[in-house]
Amino acid sequence: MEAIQVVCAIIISEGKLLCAKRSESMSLPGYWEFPGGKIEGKETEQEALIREIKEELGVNVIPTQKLTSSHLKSEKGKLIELIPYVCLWESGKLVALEHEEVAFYSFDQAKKLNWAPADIPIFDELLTFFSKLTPRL
Ligand SMILES: Nc1nc2c([nH]c(=O)n2[C@H]2C[C@H](O)[C@@H](COP(=O)(O)OP(=O)(O)OP(=O)(O)O)O2)c(=O)[nH]1
Repeated sequence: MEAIQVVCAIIISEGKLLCAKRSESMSLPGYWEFPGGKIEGKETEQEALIREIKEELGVNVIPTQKLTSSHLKSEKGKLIELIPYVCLWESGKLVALEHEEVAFYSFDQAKKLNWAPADIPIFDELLTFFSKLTPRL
């Protein structure tokens, strides 16, 4: 079975990570995730991510480094590949247009959130990478 491809954005500002809580009208309500969505038609991964982040957060981003994809089975039993990209913030003001809540959290705060299962390996990879970048004084 071919997996449905979902792209998601890792956005970091001043050492804090952008976290989004899925709303009651979405699948997986109440779980925290990296914002994004399904690739449509002939879009590239980057084009889909730019479109989704504009739709969901009102922000223009530039996808840069791709991280390791995570795989899951959706509630309807479909296979999903969740593809993360570290993104730069190009322009726009953050508004939660679809999520219940969108906020920047420190990695310590973000660790305590109830992440969607597929996001946990992505969060862990990010944490390992980020801790190497942060000097321990
Ligand atoms: N966007 C996103 N989806 C995730 C994450 N983690 C996770 O399990 N998912 C799942 C939830 C959904 O089953 C699927 C993505 O659906 P979505 O509802 O965000 O995508 P979309 O906006 O294109 O959806 P739609 O228009 O078809 O309803 O992937 C994540 O971090 N970001």
